[in-house]
Amino acid sequence: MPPTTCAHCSTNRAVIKRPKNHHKLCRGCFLTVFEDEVHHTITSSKLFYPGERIAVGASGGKDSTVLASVLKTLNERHNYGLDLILLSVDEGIKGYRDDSLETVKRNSVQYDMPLKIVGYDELYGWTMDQVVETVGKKGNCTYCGVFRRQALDRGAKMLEIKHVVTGHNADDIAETVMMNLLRGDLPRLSRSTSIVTGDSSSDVKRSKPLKYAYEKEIVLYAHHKKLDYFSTECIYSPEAFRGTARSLIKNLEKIRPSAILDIVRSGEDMAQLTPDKGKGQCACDEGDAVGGCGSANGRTSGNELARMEASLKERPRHDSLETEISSNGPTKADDDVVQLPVRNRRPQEAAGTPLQTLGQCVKCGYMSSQSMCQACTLLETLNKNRADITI
Ligand SMILES: Nc1ncnc2c1ncn2[C@@H]1O[C@H](COP(=O)(O)OP(=O)(O)OP(=O)(O)O)[C@@H](O)[C@H]1O
Repeated sequence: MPPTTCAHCSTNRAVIKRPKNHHKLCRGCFLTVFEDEVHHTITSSKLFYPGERIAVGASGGKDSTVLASVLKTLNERHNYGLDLILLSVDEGIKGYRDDSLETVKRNSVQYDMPLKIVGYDELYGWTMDQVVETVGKKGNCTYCGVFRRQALDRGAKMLEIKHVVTGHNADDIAETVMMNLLRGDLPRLSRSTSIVTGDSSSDVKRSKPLKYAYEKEIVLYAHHKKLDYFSTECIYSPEAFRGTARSLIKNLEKIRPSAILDIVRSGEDMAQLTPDKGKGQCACDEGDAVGGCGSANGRTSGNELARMEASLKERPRHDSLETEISSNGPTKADDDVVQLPVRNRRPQEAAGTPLQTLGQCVKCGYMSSQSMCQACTLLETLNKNRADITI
């Protein structure tokens, strides 16, 4: 059979079948199309302004590595005028984060971007290794997720930066939508679909430029661009519920490849049905599950992605028509939106009052809807446990 030519340039040999829509593309066209789509997300959401200083939440993993690389490319290509800085949080997990931070340090040199690292140790007096030693593996993701959100915020403030971008991708968002749908938590579901999070009481906003990028395409991009990234999963326990949502979506994706984008779009449409239209006053909630890192080892459910990465490494570059997935394009709900019954409405919400009023944590001064922020509440429990153990 003659080699397939690229559907885009009709010249080069196609080496990639896009997971999103089955288009067969050559390496160069795939990289350009991927970058163009991120550029479209950025410009259509008016994510940045010229001269803006941006902290890229950099974990050394594929998503944030691709994010940093694509932002660098687009910044130069389209003259965004951004000042890009890598911001890493060292959770204090030996054999995992220390290794991935080495990758970020290399990325900092490769992309010529300054790097700032903030540690749980210095911020909270606890490393995640110590947290797990104290509370065990079960539920440790809650501590980590709460601490990380705040750590990124604090790191940005140290750098006097008001905008942090993270590598959350379409799969992450679809999982979060699904989890909140299964929980019946419409307000959180709607917040999870926003490309920008944060609120008026914090001067650090968050955004997700890879919101519409499929995880598999991110892996393909990293592979074909030969990016240096760290691919080991966190050594601590996965968020079981996210893993379940992930498996569900992966199974749906097999029979309906557009499922990931469909779920994201449906989440966006549902957000319009909530009183705050997805712009709730809750910066403590990235739309991820309460706590948790947003990725979990759901990734290993079925080990699909790990297999894909392994096979990409093994196979020669020209032989990577890997993923049998097609897309019918996202479906759009009717414009005539009907008010859906919202389950489990909270009393304040039913009374039409705002869900949360943000103030400052009495202990650390970080924004909080309670008198004490989530991180300090968790730290109180940890410190009490430490005292009990010492006694
Ligand atoms: N330790 C960290 N330091 C800085 N940013 C982080 C850190 N951990 C996560 N992030 C940010 O949050 C995003 C989502 O994190 P998550 O834990 O879901 O990892 P992930 O989906 O495996 O992403 P990645 O492949 O970038 O590690 C990351 O892409 C990154 O931007």
